[in-house]
Amino acid sequence: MLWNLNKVIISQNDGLPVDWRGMSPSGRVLVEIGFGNGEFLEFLAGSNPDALIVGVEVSQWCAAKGARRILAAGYENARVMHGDARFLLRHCFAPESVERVYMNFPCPWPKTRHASRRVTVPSFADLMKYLISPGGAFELATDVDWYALETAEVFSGDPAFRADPVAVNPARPYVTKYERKWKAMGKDTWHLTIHKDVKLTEKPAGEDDWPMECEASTKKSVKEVIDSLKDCEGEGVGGKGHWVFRDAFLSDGGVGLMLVITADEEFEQHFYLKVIPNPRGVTIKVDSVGHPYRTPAMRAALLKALAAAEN
Ligand SMILES: C[S@@+](CC[C@H](N)C(=O)[O-])C[C@H]1O[C@@H](n2cnc3c(N)ncnc32)[C@H](O)[C@@H]1O
Repeated sequence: MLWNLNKVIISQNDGLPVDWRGMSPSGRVLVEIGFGNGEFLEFLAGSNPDALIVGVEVSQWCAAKGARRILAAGYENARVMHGDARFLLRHCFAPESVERVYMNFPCPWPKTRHASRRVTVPSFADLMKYLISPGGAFELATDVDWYALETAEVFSGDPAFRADPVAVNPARPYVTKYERKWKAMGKDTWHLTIHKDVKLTEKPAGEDDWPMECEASTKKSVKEVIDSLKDCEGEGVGGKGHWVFRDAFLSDGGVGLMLVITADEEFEQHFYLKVIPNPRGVTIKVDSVGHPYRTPAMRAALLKALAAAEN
């Protein structure tokens, strides 16, 4: 969900990804991941009046707080998105459209079972490669030395990136709430800038082109299709994520509705698949009311429904 402060601009896949450069006075776009109380976002908006600043925050409370802060400051060049940056940055941004991505004091997720949430995982470097324009950069500030070093190492494994040496306690144009608390305890902070100098040569493999509906030639009735799917579950495309079919309903008009729950890493979605009769069989469609993103688990659920109708 995206707010232009208190107004919803985007709430579904239609028109995605957005090219934010068209909304920026100069075409420059800056992104902050996990803006917390929004003060750095406000600083970016004030110090870059020619750029569009987009903040992505997974906590609804923080997203609302950040939006209120920007609104109170009167900045027109900032937008706030509520959701998981790992998905929103991939689905809601055009490739190579962001000049700089800032991440201040992310949780380092020290437990092994949470390792996939770290920015040190290769999929995060891939995401930055997709998002950042040639000549752009990713900036990380952290209170954990190994986190900065590990991030530098992972990005350095990809020739698209060049990492500056990790800096300890450098002078910064703005110090965030988290950083102030940390410094007040007399502790150090680590800062890393990763540059992306090259342009992507291939269109990034992604989910944008996946259709949200398909047609099956079948002699099965809608009821037979939905009955055969109830409680089925499986892996997402490429073994990524998981999906499960739950309740099924048949409307008076003969349209089947299946509740689908998907989990891509820890990103959960609930939405309906519609099974609609047509003269050749059935059309299976992702119902837009749930506004699901195209993810590997969503795609696999749709393909499973198609296969069930055809077999
Ligand atoms: C420790 S706080 C730091 C807040 C702020 N950047 C600062 O320096 O004061 C980390 C923030 O990242 C947000 N966050 C964590 N995971 C996220 C994700 N996957 N996408 C977007 N925001 C996330 C949290 O909700 C939280 O507000």
